[in-house]
Amino acid sequence: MLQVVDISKKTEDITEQLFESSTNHGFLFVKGHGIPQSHIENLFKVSAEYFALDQSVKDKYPIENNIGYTSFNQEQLDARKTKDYKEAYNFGPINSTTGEIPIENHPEFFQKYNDLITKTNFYLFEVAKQLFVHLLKTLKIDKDKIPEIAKCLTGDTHTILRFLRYPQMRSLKEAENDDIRAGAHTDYGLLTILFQQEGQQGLQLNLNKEDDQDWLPIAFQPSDDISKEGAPLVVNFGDLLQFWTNGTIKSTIHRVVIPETRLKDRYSIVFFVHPQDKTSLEGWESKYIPKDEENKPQVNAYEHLLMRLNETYS
Ligand SMILES: O=C(O)CCC(=O)C(=O)O
Ligand SMILES: [Fe+2]
Repeated sequence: MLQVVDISKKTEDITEQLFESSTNHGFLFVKGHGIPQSHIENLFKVSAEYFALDQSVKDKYPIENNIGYTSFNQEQLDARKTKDYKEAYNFGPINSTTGEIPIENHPEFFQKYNDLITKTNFYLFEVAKQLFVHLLKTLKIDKDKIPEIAKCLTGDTHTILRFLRYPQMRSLKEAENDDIRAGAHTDYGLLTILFQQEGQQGLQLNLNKEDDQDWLPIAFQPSDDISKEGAPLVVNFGDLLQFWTNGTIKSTIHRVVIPETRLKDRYSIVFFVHPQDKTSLEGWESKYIPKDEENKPQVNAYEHLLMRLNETYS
């Protein structure tokens, strides 16, 4: 079972949970995020309306520089498998202070939802920043260095908000056994925040790298008090946190599978948090972090993102 961590608490009160979840599962649930249930419902409504548009309308904004629409069987997150049976829309670039995007560069359909999209980005950036600082304190990074490191989440970043749709199969026979919604992969950035909906499971994580049959399903975690905030967010740590901590924090392999009852859609909304482009991948100093790994790529954060995107779309 994953930890449910309340980020509105003081770091001292959640240190153990954060250390456990970041170094073991690399996944956790985050509550205390303050995002109202009505906001999350509106977001899923807009996503469903968008994906219901005519294919020709969606095809007008094909993905470029990681922004725009991705169609079925275009991405391949796991090179050993088939391409992913999903469609997606990526919003960006996102202003890391206000959450704004240049809405005029996005499809006509989204123009009237600018406030909703901006607010979502703002909320999620706040969650990411709070969690990042809790994590730096948990790792006992030198107090003076924390503001300097946390600065990588300000200014221009390649953070992306993504709507995803994995359609139901029209018949139980339609999917082949090895068909996959999202192939096994790690995330490329700093951390990832995910909204999922009750009854639309399928996300699984692989705790034991030696055994690719060993998958732990991530259940839907309901809100403690729906009048206060929506369900806890699923958060996982990406490659960059694994690099900076020389493997102490795990960038865990995960995937999305087709459920046994194939006649079910899954919609998810994901926020991929990236630091400023030039951020180095060098290890931080802490008693919990071993000395630099030798086989680390000699690139900056953006070069690492480009490498991973090239693999996904090749
Ligand atoms: O849709 C999901 O639940 C997760 C998708 C995912 O892992 C990804 O797009 O990186
Ligand atoms: Fe992922």
